[in-house]
Amino acid sequence: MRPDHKQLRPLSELARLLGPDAFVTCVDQGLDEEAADPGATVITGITHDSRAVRPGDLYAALPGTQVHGADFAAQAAEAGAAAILTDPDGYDRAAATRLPVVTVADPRSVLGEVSAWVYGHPADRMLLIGTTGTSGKTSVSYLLESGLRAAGEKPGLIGTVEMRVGGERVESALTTPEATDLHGLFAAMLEQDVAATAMEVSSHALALGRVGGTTFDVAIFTNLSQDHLDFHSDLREYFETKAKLFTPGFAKVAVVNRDDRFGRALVDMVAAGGEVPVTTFSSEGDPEADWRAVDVRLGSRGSTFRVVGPGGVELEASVGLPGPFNVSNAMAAIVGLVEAGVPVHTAIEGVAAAAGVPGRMQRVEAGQDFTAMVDYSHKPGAIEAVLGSLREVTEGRLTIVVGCGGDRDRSKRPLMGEAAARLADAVVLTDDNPRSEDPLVIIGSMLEGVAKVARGERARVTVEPDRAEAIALAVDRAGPGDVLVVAGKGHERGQKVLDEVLPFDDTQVLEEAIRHRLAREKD
Ligand SMILES: CC(=O)N[C@H]1[C@@H](OP(=O)(O)OP(=O)(O)OC[C@H]2O[C@@H](n3ccc(=O)[nH]c3=O)[C@H](O)[C@@H]2O)O[C@H](CO)[C@@H](O)[C@@H]1O[C@H](C)C(=O)N[C@@H](C)C(=O)N[C@H](CCC(=O)O)C(=O)O
Ligand SMILES: Nc1ncnc2c1ncn2[C@@H]1O[C@H](COP(=O)(O)OP(=O)(O)OP(=O)(O)O)[C@@H](O)[C@H]1O
Ligand SMILES: N[C@H](CCC[C@H](N)C(=O)O)C(=O)O
Ligand SMILES: [Mg+2]
Repeated sequence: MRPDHKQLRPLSELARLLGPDAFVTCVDQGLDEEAADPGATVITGITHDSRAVRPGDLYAALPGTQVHGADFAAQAAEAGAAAILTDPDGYDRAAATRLPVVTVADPRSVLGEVSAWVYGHPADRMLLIGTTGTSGKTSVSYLLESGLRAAGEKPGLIGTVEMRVGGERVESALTTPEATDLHGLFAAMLEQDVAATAMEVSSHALALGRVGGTTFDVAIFTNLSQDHLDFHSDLREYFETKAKLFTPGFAKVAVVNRDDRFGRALVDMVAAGGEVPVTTFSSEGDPEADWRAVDVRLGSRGSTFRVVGPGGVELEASVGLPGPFNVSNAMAAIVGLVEAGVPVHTAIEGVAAAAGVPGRMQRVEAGQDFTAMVDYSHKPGAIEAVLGSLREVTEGRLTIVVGCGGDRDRSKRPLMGEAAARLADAVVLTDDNPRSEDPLVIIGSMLEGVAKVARGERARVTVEPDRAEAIALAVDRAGPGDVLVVAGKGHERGQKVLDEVLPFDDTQVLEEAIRHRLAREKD
């Protein structure tokens, strides 16, 4: 999504912005970088993807893990790019287009600043609340969006499921868009009077410069547990990457979960920096937290609790998403809103009014006598949280259908298998986006974790690689009072196998399986 109104940015201004480390060259002028006059070139937009170039764009030709964006410089020029930003490695291919070329050592590291410049620094004119953490980013962002609405704002939302600008909705390709898209989106939001946005900030975004040039009025930390160790070297490095969001350039105020051990470490880190004020919350009774959820009453569809905060605040609150972890998510949102200037009673009202989050603890009801739901738990911590909370409300048996994604963190697979076998009564291991990998190898690695659970304490484990069959099997075995959770894909609409995305929607498949069973039983 881009703004309708185009701003005209002379390339010479960019050269000044980037300073002496950037070389601006223009082959057509037959000049070296000292004498080149990029002033005549005007930029009206920016993209990092040659397939998305519009006339007047600055094409950021980035080095990637698969290819170099400079391989597509000719295609970008043909589509009307006005200039190219690249690194020394991409220079030759970029210069061959005869467009002006801006060369910097690491274009990703300046992409945020450059994109903000192209679109007139739209983020500076918005109220921005960013959420990071291993689990809960999407949920907290929906709760924040509802809170901003209650505060009278026309809110924006950017995250894993979708991007929402006023009434418009676009499905997301990434949790946090690349900087070029992000600043275009902010500018489009402002055009539609959306001036307060709740946004997810992934660790990939922080590592790859996607949020460069963006300062968050409030930055929220939910929790940290194992995920993405295909990308980060270890848990420490993963944590340090997330912690970047809480440094002065990125955050004005920090809101941190004190119940999480990495949250407590973050509080110390931010306090030691001395520049970003920290406010903490707890939903597990930590007396040192600034804000606490007390007297938590869990229900199968949501929870009620009392919010105790600074200045004698003590108010009743609720969240319409089940599980203790959603009380924590609700506290993150309430405190985040308060730090953004929303009165506490309005924040509480807004969070309570939030409808469900797509694919997160989403119930499927087709007239069956057991509880069926779809959830996006695809990491050990989330599986533990979800099965732990569902156990509390399960009268019969608790079943999970789960798999692990291909081409993603391999070391989390045994941990997910182990958590499922330890905490559920029945487990059906199946496929979840095998991508380029052999699905049976992925399941094999989950089974290694299953084997770690002592026989007497282990769930009944069945392997059914075909996800639709696995769901049908679990549905057929479910009895009255049982709870069945289909985990890992949540809102996703496809199963990625090699380079293909086959249509697949857990909610739909689950509902059909239930209807089939009920129809069979009727006959
Ligand atoms: C590890 C990672 O994040 N990689 C991202 C990175 O890819 P890459 O460096 O491999 O890029 P590449 O494919 O080699 O291409 C190099 C450059 O050429 C460009 N190109 C490529 C082909 C072409 O025809 N034209 C063209 O211009 C590309 O746009 C890119 O700028 O830059 C690409 C361009 O933006 C991203 O699409 C890609 O995300 C991949 C697809 C991805 O799956 N990322 C996931 C892991 C991710 O980012 N997840 C996080 C967290 C999720 C969560 O837990 O919530 C997220 O924020 O979504
Ligand atoms: N605070 C929490 N603590 C532990 N688990 C949680 C928490 N919140 C949500 N979950 C679990 O994690 C899953 C993903 O939640 P959500 O989408 O809100 O997180 P996310 O951080 O955006 O995840 P992703 O990075 O995959 O987009 C949920 O479906 C639920 O199972
Ligand atoms: N944003 C996450 C989503 C994972 C969802 C799960 N279904 C999988 O494919 O592993 C990722 O790209 O790692
Ligand atoms: Mg998310």
